Amino acid sequence: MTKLSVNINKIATLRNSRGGNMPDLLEAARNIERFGAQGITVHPRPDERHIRYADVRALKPILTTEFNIEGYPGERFIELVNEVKPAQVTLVPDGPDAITSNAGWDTVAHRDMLRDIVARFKENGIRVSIFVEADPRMVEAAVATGTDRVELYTEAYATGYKTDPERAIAPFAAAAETARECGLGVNAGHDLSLENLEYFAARIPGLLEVSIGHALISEALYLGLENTVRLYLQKLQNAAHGKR
Ligand SMILES: CC(=O)[C@@H](O)[C@H](O)COP(=O)(O)O
Ligand SMILES: NCC(=O)COP(=O)(O)O
Repeated sequence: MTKLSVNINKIATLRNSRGGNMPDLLEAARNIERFGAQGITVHPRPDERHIRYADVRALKPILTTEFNIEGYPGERFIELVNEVKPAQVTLVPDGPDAITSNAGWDTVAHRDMLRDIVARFKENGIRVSIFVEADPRMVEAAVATGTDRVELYTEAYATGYKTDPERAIAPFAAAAETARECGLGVNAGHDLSLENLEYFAARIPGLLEVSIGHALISEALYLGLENTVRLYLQKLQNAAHGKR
């Protein structure tokens, strides 16, 4: 079944807005695992405006599920990931001033650079995923980088789902099929929510992991964190059992 990795960036954003340690990021991560999530995702950015490099180091020894670190692979990020050795690193082509991730990699243009970087992570036993748009050409070209998985960038799906779900899912189903044919695992994330997750997961066979942060943490304000994590897990279970 598809694993739920909860992105805790937004918890760090709230903490940082006042200084101090409220809410406590480590306690939240432990609770999210206790509520049943199968992974924790963080996306440290160069300005450390939400997740700090120190948070990444502090999280590693306390986590019991899969730790996924996402980010642009600058030298400082590569060194951090290779020191912490998470289960997975997800490479994202964000510029340093990006408000949030807004594009997938051009795996054709950046093939050689990505291949070198992927090798540096794999030497350390870290699984690698590359963030790409739902474009079979970008998925196919990712194979030459040596990556294990691709993460499909789902913002376009989330936007399109509101008006025409069938049309919105089509390119993602095609990209996932290409990945399967190429022997790449498939993750997905960005703007997935309680509203759109089940439809997505039910139609992307072999979907290994979704990483979800913004909507999940926002919904937790209304529904509570435990209840919200469990509701997401239920959506994934429904999708696996073909309930739509
Ligand atoms: C790659 C991706 O889609 C997420 O990591 C997203 O960028 C979360 O980052 P923010 O929490 O900074 O929006
Ligand atoms: N990889 C996507 C992620 O970690 C969370 O994205 P979002 O749910 O905050 O949009």
